[in-house]
Amino acid sequence: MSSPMDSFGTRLDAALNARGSLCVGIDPHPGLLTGWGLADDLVSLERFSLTCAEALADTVAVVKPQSAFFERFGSRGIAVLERTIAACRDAGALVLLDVKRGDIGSTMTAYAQAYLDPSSDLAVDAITVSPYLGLGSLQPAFDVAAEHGCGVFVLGLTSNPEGPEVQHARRPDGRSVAQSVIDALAARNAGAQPLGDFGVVVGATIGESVADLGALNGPYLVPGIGAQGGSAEDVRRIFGAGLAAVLPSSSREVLRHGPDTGALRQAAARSIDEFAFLRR
Ligand SMILES: O=C(O)c1cc(=O)[nH]c(=O)n1[C@@H]1O[C@H](COP(=O)(O)O)[C@@H](O)[C@H]1O
Repeated sequence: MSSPMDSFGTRLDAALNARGSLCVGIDPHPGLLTGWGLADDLVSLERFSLTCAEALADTVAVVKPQSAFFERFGSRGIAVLERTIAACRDAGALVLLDVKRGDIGSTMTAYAQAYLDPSSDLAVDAITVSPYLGLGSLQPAFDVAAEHGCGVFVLGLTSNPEGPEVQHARRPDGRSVAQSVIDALAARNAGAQPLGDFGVVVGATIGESVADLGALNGPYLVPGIGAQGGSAEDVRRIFGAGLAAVLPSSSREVLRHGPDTGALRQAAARSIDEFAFLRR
């Protein structure tokens, strides 16, 4: 068992061992609200999100609320996000907040405090960040995360078709931008046992990887499963069976089974089974 004082890498490794390799995104999409027979309003946002927390947070290793769908409703939406985070953490899931932040260092410090300092109402276990102001600009997030036993996932090879124009670009030293992100985080994770705190996002839809994924010693978050066309076979092909720190992430593919909590649980359980090969 891990303890709250452990590093994020240690806590994630323990959660993957105990619960299997799956992250479920809580994305209260207008289309999903409609599919659940709900209106596109604040009350429905809360019902949807707390139903997800109730159905999933005591069984899946990681839940990933998508901040944008809460921010859409302003401050009251953020309050729902805070309650959703609390419900998920109380039920034992690690919470990875998908906020994709990235800014100059001094501003990044404030973002890191908002999401990674335990005194914040929005405190979570990890966040997603964007490296396109330069990876070094994210240093405050790495520092605040390490101080509080949290993790940071940096965009590497994203699942959307527009990503390659930036992420495949070659630097003067010949490496792709994505490879330089992976290498910089591998250096920060070096020597960490069982796993470093700093992860990279690699979509299941990228086709052939243009980067060497082997040396990260940290977690890979792999969105794009299901609704965006990625599959367990893609994950196997991109990472090989040996990479134990791969965290497949699925939102609509699981959430479309709601609002029935039993059906949501079953959908998550099927995905966990499908990805069982990752931890063998
Ligand atoms: O960081 C992410 O989670 C992310 C990165 C990426 O490359 N692609 C991607 O789809 N995501 C997020 O993962 C979720 C995917 O949702 P589904 O396509 O419904 O599974 C959304 O919240 C996206 O914002």
